[in-house]
Amino acid sequence: MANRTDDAQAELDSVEAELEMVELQISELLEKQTKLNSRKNKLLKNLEGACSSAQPSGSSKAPKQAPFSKQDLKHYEKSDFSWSKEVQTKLSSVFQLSKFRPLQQAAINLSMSGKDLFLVMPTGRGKSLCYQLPALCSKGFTLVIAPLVSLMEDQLMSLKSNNVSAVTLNASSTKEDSKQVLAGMIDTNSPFKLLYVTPEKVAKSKLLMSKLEKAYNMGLLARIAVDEVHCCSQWGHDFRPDYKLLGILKRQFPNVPLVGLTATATSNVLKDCQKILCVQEPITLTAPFNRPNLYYEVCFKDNVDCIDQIAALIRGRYKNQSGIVYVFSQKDAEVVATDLQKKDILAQPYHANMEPADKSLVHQRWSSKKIQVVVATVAFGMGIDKADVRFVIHHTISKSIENYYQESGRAGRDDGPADCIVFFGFMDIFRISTMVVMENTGQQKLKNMIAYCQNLDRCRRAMMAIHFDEVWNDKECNQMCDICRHGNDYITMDITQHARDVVEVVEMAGSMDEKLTPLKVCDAWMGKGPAKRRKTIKVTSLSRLEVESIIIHLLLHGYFSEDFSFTPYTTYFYLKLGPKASLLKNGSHSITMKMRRVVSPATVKKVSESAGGKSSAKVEGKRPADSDNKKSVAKKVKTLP
Ligand SMILES: Nc1ncnc2c1ncn2[C@H]1C[C@H](O)[C@@H](COP(=O)(O)OP(=O)(O)OP(=O)(O)O)O1
Ligand SMILES: [Mg+2]
Ligand SMILES: [Zn+2]
Repeated sequence: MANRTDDAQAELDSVEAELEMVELQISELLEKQTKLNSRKNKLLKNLEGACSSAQPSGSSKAPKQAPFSKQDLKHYEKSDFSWSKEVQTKLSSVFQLSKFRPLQQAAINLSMSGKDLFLVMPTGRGKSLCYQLPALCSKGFTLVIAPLVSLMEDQLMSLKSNNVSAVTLNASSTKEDSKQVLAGMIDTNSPFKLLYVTPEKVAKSKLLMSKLEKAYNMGLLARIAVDEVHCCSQWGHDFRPDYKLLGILKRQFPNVPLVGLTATATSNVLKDCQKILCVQEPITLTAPFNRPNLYYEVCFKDNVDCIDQIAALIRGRYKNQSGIVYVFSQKDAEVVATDLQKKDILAQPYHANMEPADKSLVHQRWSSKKIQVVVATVAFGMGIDKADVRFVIHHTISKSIENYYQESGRAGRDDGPADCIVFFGFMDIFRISTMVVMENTGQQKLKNMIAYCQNLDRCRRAMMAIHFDEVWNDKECNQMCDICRHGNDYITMDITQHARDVVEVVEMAGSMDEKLTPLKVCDAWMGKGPAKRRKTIKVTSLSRLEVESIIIHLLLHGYFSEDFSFTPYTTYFYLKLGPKASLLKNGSHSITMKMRRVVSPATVKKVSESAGGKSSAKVEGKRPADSDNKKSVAKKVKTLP
């Protein structure tokens, strides 16, 4: 009797375990179905509106607003408005430009007609002109809200070089400067045409609001431009709480046309911005996201010789060319800049914790080519506009694809070829993960960025297109990403048993009440942990790189998940079993992943020295090319087991 009960109990346990697994699989499939359905709907809607390269509002991307047809767009692309002659003259005489880029003319005409407008245009395509030119053709001044002081300075510098009178009010303005600016706002002779302020200034300075009120009543507040408008929404990246308070502008000055500008906003983010800014029925103009002259590449980061690789690129492929190296932290900015200086590279750091005067100096020295490289944190990001930036190297991955698109978008703004290279390092993932731990969708956004880097078979542009809800034909990449250029240099590997083994490592630690950081998991699995663990662990013979790739894959796909632990000084990242880990107990469950073929860094081919050119970025095995490397030998590819 007892035996029969035991048998029944055992069978019940096994059935329950199996049921649990089935439920997990169902929820996994349902999740996949929801994602696919949403993607399908987006693609269908995009296909409807994809007839023209520009997508006027009224397409699926626009927030609710007055219908704006292609006919309307055509109308606003004309040059027979009462202001057209002046606009055309100033385009060439002030900005020294011969013709408009796509959507600029329509945006300017819409803004001059007094319409509220959201302009979504790729990085570096000339959004600024769409409010700067109307500012010069209107009475009074245009108020520009910009999120970063560096961005304002960049714009002021370039406006000054064109003899356009523009001023700023920000935390580092002197009392005397502020007084002059505030007086100028209500001067009918309008001593300046553009006034740049931070959102904090609008939110906090009663003096500024009262002067704006006066200027409005005098008919001198011509237009409001909200640059990097996605900062309004906490669903966008780089959310800035003070942007949320900017609704006051449209409430107080309802008759002043507002233009919101961004390179990276999904339809939902735009809807949110519309609500926050209290704009009733904006027209949205959206240009395709693609920057055809940028070459995208991802390299494995080897912490030991990453600096050597970056230095070799800068001294070789990018000799005498301007660029940016993005780093994770202020400390990294200092350290990497010093390391590059030691290798005879004219590099200087830029980060938020520097004195404003020092920041300006670095910016100016870089703009005037006195230094070659700025080693920067994200403080040197949005909007920075130097025409001939030939490379943007990420020493550490960005925290999201939006951020990466923005930061890499500093390159090639003159339409010339430029390279955007990310060094993808295992440990960096967890540094960023703990940094974004408080952000709403921080982990998911980071995972999208990791997936972009881990990807081995899809055009990098396609991955961005999917992210920005655009329909994309991979052929349009024109071999301007490492995947399209070098083909499929990977093998597909069944990693089910490896996954079981490494999951067991984490499970075993858990049973000993021990938490493991990803680094410790790698070490333990490779037999480098404490002796008591080594005895029980099935030590792997995979290489470090393979071990790391598998752990990342398992984290991205829910077999592992993050387990944060907070101390007053720091946040720790531990690995714990994810919702899918139990699937591995099922004998029929299998996992495959694409794995790079490994090439030793010493075997990279010699590369030519021009950025972006077809021959320039030949990097075998996705390793960064070292054009200083005199020992270049024939490629030796080792295929993984
Ligand atoms: N019609 C044009 N013809 C040639 N160059 C142009 C034209 N309009 C703008 N530019 C140049 C000027 C700038 O150096 C460069 C980038 O313009 P900018 O307004 O700073 O880009 P953006 O604001 O769209 O990019 P971001 O999103 O990175 O801020 O393009
Ligand atoms: Mg800009
Ligand atoms: Zn591609």
